[in-house]
Amino acid sequence: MTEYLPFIVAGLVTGAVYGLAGVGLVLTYKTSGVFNFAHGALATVAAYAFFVLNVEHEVSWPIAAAGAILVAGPVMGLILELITRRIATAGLAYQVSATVGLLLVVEAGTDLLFDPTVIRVVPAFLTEESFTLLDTSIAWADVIVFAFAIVVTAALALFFRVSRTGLQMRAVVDNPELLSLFGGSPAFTRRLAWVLGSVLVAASGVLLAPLLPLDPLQLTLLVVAAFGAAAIGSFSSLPLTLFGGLLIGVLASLSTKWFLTGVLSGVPVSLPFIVLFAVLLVFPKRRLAGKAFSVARSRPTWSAPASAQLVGGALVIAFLATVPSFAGVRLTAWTVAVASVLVFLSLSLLVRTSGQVSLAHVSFTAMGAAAFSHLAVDQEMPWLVALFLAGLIAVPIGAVLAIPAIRLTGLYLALATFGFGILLQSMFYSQDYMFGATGLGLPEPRPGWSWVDVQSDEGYYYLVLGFVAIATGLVIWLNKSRLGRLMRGLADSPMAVATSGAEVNVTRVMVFCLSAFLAAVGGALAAVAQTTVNGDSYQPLTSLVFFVLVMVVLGGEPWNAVIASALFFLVPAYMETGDITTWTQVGFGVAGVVIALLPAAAREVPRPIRELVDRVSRRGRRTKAAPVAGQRPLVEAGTLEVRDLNVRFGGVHAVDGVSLSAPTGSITGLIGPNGAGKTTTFNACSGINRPSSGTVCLDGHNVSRRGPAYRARRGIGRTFQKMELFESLTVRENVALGAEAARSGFNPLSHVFSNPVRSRRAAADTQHAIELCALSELAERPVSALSTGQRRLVELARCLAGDFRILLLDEPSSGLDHAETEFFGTILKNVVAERGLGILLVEHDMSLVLDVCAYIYVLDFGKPIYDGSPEQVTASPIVRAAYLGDAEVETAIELEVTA
Ligand SMILES: Nc1ncnc2c1ncn2[C@@H]1O[C@H](COP(=O)(O)OP(=O)(O)OP(=O)(O)O)[C@@H](O)[C@H]1O
Repeated sequence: MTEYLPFIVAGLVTGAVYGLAGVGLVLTYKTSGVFNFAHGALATVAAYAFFVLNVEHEVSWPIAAAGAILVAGPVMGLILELITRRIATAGLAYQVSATVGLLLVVEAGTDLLFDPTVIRVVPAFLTEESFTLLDTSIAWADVIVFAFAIVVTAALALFFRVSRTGLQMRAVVDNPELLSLFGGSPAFTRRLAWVLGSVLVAASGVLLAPLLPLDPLQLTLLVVAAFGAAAIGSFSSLPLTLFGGLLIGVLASLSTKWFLTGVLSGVPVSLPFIVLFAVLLVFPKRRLAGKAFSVARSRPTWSAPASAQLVGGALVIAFLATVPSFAGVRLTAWTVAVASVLVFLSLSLLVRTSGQVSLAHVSFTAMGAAAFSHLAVDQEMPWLVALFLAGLIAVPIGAVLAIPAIRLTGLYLALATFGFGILLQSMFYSQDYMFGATGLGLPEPRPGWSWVDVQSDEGYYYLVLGFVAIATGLVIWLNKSRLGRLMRGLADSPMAVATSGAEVNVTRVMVFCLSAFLAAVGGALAAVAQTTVNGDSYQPLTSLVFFVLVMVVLGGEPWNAVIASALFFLVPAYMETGDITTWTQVGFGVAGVVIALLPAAAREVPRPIRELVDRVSRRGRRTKAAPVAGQRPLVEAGTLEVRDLNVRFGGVHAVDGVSLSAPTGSITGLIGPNGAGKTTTFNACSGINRPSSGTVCLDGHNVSRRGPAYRARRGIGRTFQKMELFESLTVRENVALGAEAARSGFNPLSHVFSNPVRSRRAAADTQHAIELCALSELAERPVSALSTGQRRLVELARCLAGDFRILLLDEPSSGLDHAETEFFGTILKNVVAERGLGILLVEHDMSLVLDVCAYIYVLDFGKPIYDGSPEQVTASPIVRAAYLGDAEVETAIELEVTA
C-alpha cells in the first residue's frame, strides 16, 4: 500500500483540480444549455494572469490569486454569458463554433502575448510544510487544495439544493419564461452561474500553474480532463463530477507507475478521454440523453444554380491547372491545399450536410498518411491500392466514433471526437504502426508509373488535381442523391426521417465512415506532396481550426471546402511573417465566434452576390418539367390495433389502458381535452416511446418492440403536432423523402443507388401527393418560406407519398383557417375513398372530426372514457363533461351506467 500512497496523494490533488474545473463546467452547462469547449482556455487566462502579477510584478500570491480568480474569473464569466445567451438557439454546430473559436483565440493569443520560446515557471505558493503518513511525506499544500475542492463543491451542491437562487438556477434551463413569470430573473441567474463557473475554472488554472511550466496548449487541454469528470457526473451532478475528477486524477497518477513504457505509456495523459469515451459508450442512455439540450437548426437555403456551379467549377479547375506556371517553391503548399479540399469536403459533408459535429478530422488525415506510408513502403503495395486501403483503415474507426451520436445526441459526438484527437496523439502517434517513437518521419512515396511523370512536383500536382476533381464530382453527386436528401433530412429532423421509414443510424454511420475515408485519402495525398511526415504535422488542435473554417466559410459544397483549404494552407505560404499561423488561428477563432453571433439570415451568401449569380445564370427561365403523377393502387386492407396500452413518464400515467382499432378504408378519430394522452398514444403506435405495457399490432403482427423505421416500412405513417419538416429542403424534396426513405432501409447501397423503375415510381408518387395537396406551384420552394397552412399540407403530402397504409395525423388542422381546414378534410376523404388508406386522426377541431370520422375514441387523463359513432359521441354526456371538468365526468358516467 505504501508504495502506492504517493501516487494516490498526487492523483487526489490533480484530481481535485480537475474536479473543480468539472464542477464549473457542469454549472454553466446546466444553467445555459451551452457546452463550453473553451472552459480550459479560461484556466489558461487565469494561470497567466497569476504569473504576470505574482512572478513578473512580484505582487504577493494572495492578491495575485484574488486578481486571477476573483477579477479575471467573473469578467470572463460575464463575457461568456453574453456570448452564450445569444447563441442559445443558434444550433449545436454554431454553439460549438463559438466556444471552440474562443479556445483558439485564447490559445493563439497567449502565444502572441507571451513568447512561447521562453520557459515560465510559477513557484509553489501555498505552504511548503509537510507531514508524514504511512512513511509518505504529504505536503500541507496538497491537503489544502484537496480540502478546498471538497468544501467548495459541497457548498455549491447545498446551495443548489436549498437556496432560492440555487433552485432558480436549476429552473432557468427548464423554462426561463416560467421562471420570470414567478418573479425570478433568468438573466441574473444565468449570469451568476457563469461567474461562479468561471471563478471555479480560474481557481483550477491558478492551482495547476505551479505543477508544470506554463504552456497555453497544455493548460487548455489539461483542463479538458474536466470533460471526463463532468461525464461521470452525467453533466449534471456536482458531487459526482468532483468524484469523477478525483477518480481520473488517481487512475492517471497510478498509471504513471504501472505503464512507464510501451504501448500503454500514453495512458496517463489519455485517461480523461478514455473515461469520457467509456461513459459515452456505456452509461445508460436516459442518464445522458435527457441532459442534452435540443436546439433549433438553422442552415442556409440558397445554392447557386447548377449551370453557375458548372461554369464556376470549370473556371476554378482551369485556374488551378495554371498554378505550376507561377507557384515556384510554393507548389508543395498548393498541392497540399488541393489535396486538403478533400478533407474539408469530408468535414463539410458531416457538419454542414448531415448536422454532425466532428472535432477530430486531423486524426483521420494522420491515419491516412501513416497507413499509406506503411502499406506503400513496408508492404510494397501498388500505389493506388495503398491509397485506397489507407482510406479504408479510417472507416471502422469512424464507425466506432459515431456510436455516441447514435446512442445519445450530437453534442456527445463533438465531445467524443474532441477527446479522440488528443487520445490518438498521446497514445498512438508514437507507435510503430503510426509515426514511430523516433520522430524521424515516414517516407511518403509517389507512384512509380513509367507512362506518366508523377514523380516531379509538377506531375504530382496534376495527379492530385485530377484526383480531387473526380472525388469532388462524386461528392456533389452523392449530395444530390437519395443519401444527400437523407443526410440533410437527418440534420433537420431525425424523427421525421425515422418515421418515414429510413434507418437513421445506418445513415449516420455511413456519413461518418464516408467522411473518415475521404479525410484519410486527402491526408495521404497531402502527405505524399511533402515526401516525409511525422506526428508533429497532425496536431489535434488543428481539427478545431478545420471545424471552425467549415462553419465560417460561406457557400455550399464544394466552394466552402475550396475556400477553407486555400485560407488554411495558402495564406501562411504567401505571408512570410514568423507567427502567421498563430495570427491566422486568432483570426479563424474570432470568425468562429462572430459567425455564431450573427443572425441566421446573415450567414447566407450576401444577397447582391446571390442575385447576381441567379441573374447571370438566368435562374427560373427554364423550369424542369414536373414528372407525371402516377396512379396509386388501393392499399392492402389491414388494421392498426392497440390493446390495453399504458405509458408512464415517472409518476405521470400518461396513457392508462387505452385500446383502439383503426382499420384501412376509414377515418378513426382520437379526441380528448389537452393532456388526455393522444400524442403519447400516437408516439407509442409509431415507436417513438416505449409503452410500459400493452401491445401495438398491425394486421395482427405485434410491432410493440420495433423501432419507428420498421413500423413505417410495415405501413404506419405519421405527421406531428409540432411540425417536423426538413427545413432546408424544398417542398418536392420533403415529399420525395416520404416516398423514398423507406426504400433506403438497412442496406447502405440502397441509400445511394436505386433502380430506375423504383426511382421513377418514387418521383411519380411524389408528384401525385404534391398535386393532391395542391402544392404544385410551391414545389420548388424551400419549406421554410411557406405559411403554416402550406407547411401542414407539405407534411401531409410527405405522408401520402410514402407506401403507408395507416396514417396517424396529429392535430393536422392546428394553425389553419376555416377554408384550409375544409380543404384538408376533403383531401382526407378523397385519399380514403381512392386508395383505401386508414387514418387515425387526433384533432381539436370538432367540426372536422365529426365531418370525416367514421368512429371516434375519447380519452381523458390518459383513460379511454367513450367510443362510438360521431352521432353517439356528440350526444354523450360523458364526452361533453370531459371537456368541461373532472367532477362532471364521474357524474355523467354514473348517469350513463344507470341509464
Ligand atoms: N416526455 C414526457 N415526459 C413527461 N410527461 C409527459 C411527456 N410527454 C407527455 N407527458 C405528459 O403526458 C400527458 C399526456 O400528454 P399528451 O401530449 O399525450 O396529451 P395530448 O392529449 O396529446 O395533449 P394536447 O392535446 O395538449 O396535445 C400530459 O400530462 C403530459 O404532460
